[in-house]
Amino acid sequence: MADFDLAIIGTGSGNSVLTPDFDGKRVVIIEEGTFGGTCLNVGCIPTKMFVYAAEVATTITESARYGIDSQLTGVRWPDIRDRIFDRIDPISAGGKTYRERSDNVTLLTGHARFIGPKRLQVSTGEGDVIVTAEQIVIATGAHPMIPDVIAESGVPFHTSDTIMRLPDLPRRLVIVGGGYIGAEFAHVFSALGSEITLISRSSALLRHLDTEISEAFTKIAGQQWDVRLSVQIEDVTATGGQISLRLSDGGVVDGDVLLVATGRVPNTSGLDLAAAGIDVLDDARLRVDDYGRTSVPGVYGLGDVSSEHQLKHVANHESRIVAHNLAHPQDLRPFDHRFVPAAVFTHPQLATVGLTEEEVVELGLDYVSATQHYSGTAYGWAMEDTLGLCKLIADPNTGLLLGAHLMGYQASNLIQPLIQAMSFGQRVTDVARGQYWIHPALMEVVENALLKLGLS
Ligand SMILES: Cc1cc2nc3c(=O)[nH]c(=O)nc-3n(C[C@H](O)[C@H](O)[C@H](O)COP(=O)(O)OP(=O)(O)OC[C@H]3O[C@@H](n4cnc5c(N)ncnc54)[C@H](O)[C@@H]3O)c2cc1C
Ligand SMILES: NC(=O)c1ccc[n+]([C@@H]2O[C@H](COP(=O)([O-])OP(=O)(O)OC[C@H]3O[C@@H](n4cnc5c(N)ncnc54)[C@H](O)[C@@H]3O)[C@@H](O)[C@H]2O)c1
Repeated sequence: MADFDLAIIGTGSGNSVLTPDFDGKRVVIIEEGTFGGTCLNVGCIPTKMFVYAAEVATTITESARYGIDSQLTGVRWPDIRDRIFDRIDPISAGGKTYRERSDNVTLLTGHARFIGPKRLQVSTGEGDVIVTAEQIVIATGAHPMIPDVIAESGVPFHTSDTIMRLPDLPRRLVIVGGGYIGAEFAHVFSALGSEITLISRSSALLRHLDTEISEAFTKIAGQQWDVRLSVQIEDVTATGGQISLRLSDGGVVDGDVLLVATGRVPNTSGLDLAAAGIDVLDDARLRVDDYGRTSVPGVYGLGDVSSEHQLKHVANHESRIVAHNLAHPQDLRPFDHRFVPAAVFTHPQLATVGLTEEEVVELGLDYVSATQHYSGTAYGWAMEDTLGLCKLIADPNTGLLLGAHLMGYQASNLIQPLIQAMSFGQRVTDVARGQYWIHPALMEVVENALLKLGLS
């Protein structure tokens, strides 16, 4: 008999697998890092707490346009940082204590790797522990990818894992990477007073977004930060506390602190998955089917280690599905990845769901599209908004939305009724005219964009 009914590797979304279905089961959870994983400790939650502080600072610096003169007279970085981590660190510690005290759960601290299909070796501080389990969940997440030119330079650098705990606000921050993390930290640090240089090898920032949005955002970013596009890093050096990056276009960028945000690699390589016969995809993701099953029966995967979406709401969804499937192997449920939304909490905010216009064209679909600017609504006038927009793409034959793409204040909230419409198959006209829209709320941007599609 195996030592445990269930072994879970990783305490991020893996920790949420333990629904009441497992109350009577013998469970082991293995964690090599901080209890609670990325989102809680070094990801979504602390970053968005910093973003909120950045929004407050931006409100102050931009107040003059409303006839209110104000000045940002000081930013107490240590207080901002400590407000955040004094709140988060105890949540991680509390979650760990709760698991340690559970009657049916054993928590092992250390690195897990497979030594057989249902057999793990865990390297703990007190030596190796062998664990066998009937079912195993791999929820090991992902880690920052560091380009060789930086890794091999010997120059000190930060990733999102460490940058939020800096002792002081840097005067000049150089960010490598024009994706989610680069765009969010550029906003945070610049709003708080750092000079930002953002380096991207692409010709636009946040390239995965609809081109209209990506191009508009790239233009705005260039007005806020020193943005270097379409460049490779040739060389990185550090002298006397100053970091210099030589770029492929001949430019040189200097800064006090370097942040690397060039994507995250699934944590599969340290698991010795071959020893268990578990398949890995070419992009290093764990291969799972629609039910979260790996190539070995009884072994499941979820979240960043296996998902094509490195997003917490996706990891949470997958964790709920895997929890069900572990407990009900005769009644398997599939993941639902039809309409996965995402938001980038930069300035201005970005939010997206469904197909981009480029994807619709590539698929050869019939479509109509409409763009409503915030400035064309009453609330937009109140805000003196010049940047915000909501772009919708719909199928004129079915009347259904194909994609929604927003940029501007509260885009991450405004998009929700559109996600709902897509998820429940609601037609554009029904959503636009089958309900009241509160006047003059900012949500009228969405109502007007739906109407502008001109569908009946
Ligand atoms: C800076 C940042 C901001 C983000 N912001 C957002 C956001 O606003 N919204 C959003 O939706 N998503 C956001 N994300 C993404 C989100 O954090 C991840 O998608 C999510 O946390 C993944 O959860 P997970 O459970 O798959 O992995 P994780 O939470 O990373 O958990 C994996 C755990 O496994 C442990 N582990 C790994 N290998 C082993 C091993 N061999 N043995 C033992 N333990 C192991 C790790 O220590 C870790 O604790 C952000 C990510 C980052 C980095
Ligand atoms: N708000 C959110 O939901 C949120 C926030 C942060 C992170 N995340 C998740 O975390 C993931 C990782 O974020 P990220 O910003 O690190 O990755 P990303 O994939 O969003 O962006 C990576 C960027 O680095 C660039 N890049 C890659 N390799 C490079 C190299 N060798 N040299 C120079 N540039 C290079 C890419 O062109 C891209 O601009 C995201 O994809 C997202 O899924 C989500």
